[in-house]
Amino acid sequence: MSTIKATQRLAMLPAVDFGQYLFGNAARQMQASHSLYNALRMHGVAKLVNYGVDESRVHETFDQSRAFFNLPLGQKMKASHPELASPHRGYSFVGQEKISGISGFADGFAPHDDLIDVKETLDCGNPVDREYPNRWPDADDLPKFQGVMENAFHSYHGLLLQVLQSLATSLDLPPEYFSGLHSEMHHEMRLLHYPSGTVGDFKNGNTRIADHTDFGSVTLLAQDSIGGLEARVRGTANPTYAAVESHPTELLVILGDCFQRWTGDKLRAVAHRVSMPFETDINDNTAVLPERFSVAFFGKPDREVRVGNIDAPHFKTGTSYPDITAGEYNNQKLFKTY
Ligand SMILES: O=C(O)CCC(=O)C(=O)O
Ligand SMILES: [Fe+2]
Repeated sequence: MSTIKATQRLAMLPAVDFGQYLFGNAARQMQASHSLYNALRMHGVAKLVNYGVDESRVHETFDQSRAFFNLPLGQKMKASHPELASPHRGYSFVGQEKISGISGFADGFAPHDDLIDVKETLDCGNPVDREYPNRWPDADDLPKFQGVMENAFHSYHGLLLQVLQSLATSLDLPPEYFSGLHSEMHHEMRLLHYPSGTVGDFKNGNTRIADHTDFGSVTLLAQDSIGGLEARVRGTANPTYAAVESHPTELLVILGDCFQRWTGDKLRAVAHRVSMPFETDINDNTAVLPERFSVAFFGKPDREVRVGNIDAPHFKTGTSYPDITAGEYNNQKLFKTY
């Protein structure tokens, strides 16, 4: 199988100044909402700047992530992922999760579940979830880690609610319509590390993360400056990918399956994957891919929330989605990956 990489950069992805929504007057809020909605409707992904989370907090999260993944495997395994995948908690080693199991899930394509994602991850959930407690590295190894991640979780939750309110307004729904469905904080925050490798390592068809759509409502994603994130371009017959570039202090908003289901395809989930940085020379098998880090906050509706089409005429003109619960939908997909 040949090496895969994006053939273009995602054009027209302007940065949305979300400070205008968070702190501006009604007119500015409307303008920011409009820009966010348009980008998401067009691409399924948008880019935010000034989104109200301190840059120092973002850097701290990346620093702690780097420190964690730099630990010897034995120390990382002290936080090892439990056998059950739902919900995700703790450390998963390279090859443990296979997103290839759900590639093409919605299109009915046969999954390539012989392929692995060349990544390792650490997942955490709501810091006060007693049913599924988080798994942290030893405080002797990384004393600040838990505090930094819990803070980040709360910051991203607060921002998620604002993004959801902005989208509800754009869809002519009451502002709290979506945020009210996320009160139990069933989100998952994931630190990702893609180890360094060469172009040759990917010639068997493995990727850093295989093509997929996210299962939840909205994912907030920060990536370092290495590159490699790619989104499926809309409206092309053969799957075509475009590089999605951002700085660590910019935040990507990625639409997940629940929005597509709720809105009957008005706002569609975007298929994406992580391959090689755009500039990589794929003909040179010895070319080195630097290691890459990212932080994903997967916004998830409360487990009992229904994720069929919203009961209003303008959400029923597209595909009709069965009215199952968010928890059931999540598990259907998740169990194919672990
Ligand atoms: O690492 C990234 O930039 C994307 C990760 C991703 O798509 C995911 O974990 O669902
Ligand atoms: Fe994703």
